Amino acid sequence: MLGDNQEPQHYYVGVDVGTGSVRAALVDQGGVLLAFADQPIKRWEPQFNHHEQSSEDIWAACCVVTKKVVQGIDSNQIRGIGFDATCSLVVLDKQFHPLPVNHEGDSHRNIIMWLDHRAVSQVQRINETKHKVLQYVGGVMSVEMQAPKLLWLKEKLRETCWNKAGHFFDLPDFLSWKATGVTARSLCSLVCKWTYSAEDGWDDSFWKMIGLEDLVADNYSKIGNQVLPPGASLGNGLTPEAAKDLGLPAGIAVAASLIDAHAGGLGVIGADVRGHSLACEGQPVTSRLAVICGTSSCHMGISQGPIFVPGVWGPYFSAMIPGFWLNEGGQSVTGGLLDHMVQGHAAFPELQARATARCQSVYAYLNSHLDLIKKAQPVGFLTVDLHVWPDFHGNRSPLADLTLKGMVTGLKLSQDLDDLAILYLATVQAIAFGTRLIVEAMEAAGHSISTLFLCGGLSKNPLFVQMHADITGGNGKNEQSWESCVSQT
Ligand SMILES: Nc1ncnc2c1ncn2[C@@H]1O[C@H](COP(=O)(O)OP(=O)(O)O)[C@@H](O)[C@H]1O
Ligand SMILES: O=C(CO)[C@H](O)[C@H](O)COP(=O)(O)O
Repeated sequence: MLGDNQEPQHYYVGVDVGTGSVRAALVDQGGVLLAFADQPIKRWEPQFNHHEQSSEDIWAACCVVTKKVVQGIDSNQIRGIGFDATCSLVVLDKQFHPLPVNHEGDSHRNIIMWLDHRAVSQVQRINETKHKVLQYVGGVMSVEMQAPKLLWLKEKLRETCWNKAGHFFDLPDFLSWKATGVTARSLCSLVCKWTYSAEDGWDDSFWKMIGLEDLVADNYSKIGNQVLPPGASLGNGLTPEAAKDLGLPAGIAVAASLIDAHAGGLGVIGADVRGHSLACEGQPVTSRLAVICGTSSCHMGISQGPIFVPGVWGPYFSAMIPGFWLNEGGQSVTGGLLDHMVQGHAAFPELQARATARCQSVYAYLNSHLDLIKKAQPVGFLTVDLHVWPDFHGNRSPLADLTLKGMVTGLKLSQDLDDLAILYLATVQAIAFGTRLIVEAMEAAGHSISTLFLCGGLSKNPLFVQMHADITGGNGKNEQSWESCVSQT
């Protein structure tokens, strides 16, 4: 097939593994989106704060969505595929078979998900070491990173998992291995979740100090001793076996992966905003903050030199944009919290029935309901008496305190649809205030941010975007210079 400029079309497949689903997109060489497909993935919570997935289930979902987006396309014109995924921990044995990460011994469940908080005691001990690598994760390691999870496996599942394990992968690196047979890791995952330094490599003293000296003795072969920049071409490309699974030609290029938030950040932070009369036009890219908002929100800001922001992950060199340092703020549950609040409310069945009758999402229905009940007031004023503290799953940034819990004040005895809508609004506002706290911490440390670029599932919600603009715009700054741009990924 020839395009308008008569050059042969080339196609590329991007696969995005989020918390709740896998998505694939087919794009041409100009970056135009031609096809999209998604597929839900399984999730287990065998006990409170233990969250597990299956690498086989996720790979199968990657295959389903990839086959869908390339349907009807001449496979000779497909040039490459790349993966991004949540930063969950995948465990395989020495023959690359799944190993159980649970007391039940269910090897199907071989992934400890990013939001799993089982390793609380382990992360406390890691933080007590005050090792210098902790300076590069905001001063405090999160229970959501990989070192505490590895220590938990060694301490709690030594016989059934730790001793048998041959490979611990971040999920994005598992997917690129599955596609190519190459065990090289992406600099993105190792720097952001595993304490690897882009400049100095692994720090043996850290792993020895926390009791995981066996990883060092093994020359890091289980967690990665070949590291490539995101986007680098892996080995000989797609293996025949993976090609068959995915419905693609063998040998096409496969890129070293990215964590999902970093792929989103890379996708939006350099957006060409010319012609939209936005104040950020002509401003440096370092004045932009990419906010990737799905189950969680991740706040990605870049700088020319390292900036140490207490309670905000990083600074990470070249982990998202080559040559730039990255700081990553975050809120562990945002979309997940909205779903929890709305679905757990007594008026949810009524909401669902009304939304279905109008062929709307529950969020679109709630937004229109808020417009109805606000009367002459701006919608934000509906919550003068009701307030939410959103740290139901701890605070990732800037307080970096996993022990924090959520809170609602101003509840009444009524539980009708108006109450649900107002609770939903208060939750959206609380999340937006959380973003504001992160921006303030980043600015206090030296960032200068004037524009938020939102993407991910929550950016489909105009109320969520508007509240972020209103609440971060009141940050003592010239309101004219604050704006939120939305890009759907
Ligand atoms: N149409 C929509 N309107 C408003 N919010 C939505 C919509 N679709 C999804 N969401 C929100 O987005 C979240 C999921 O975002 P997504 O980017 O798909 O997550 P993940 O990458 O973590 O799987 C959900 O928790 C939900 O709150
Ligand atoms: O820790 C993260 C990135 O560093 C993400 O929060 C995690 O990967 C989950 O992402 P999502 O909310 O898009 O599913």
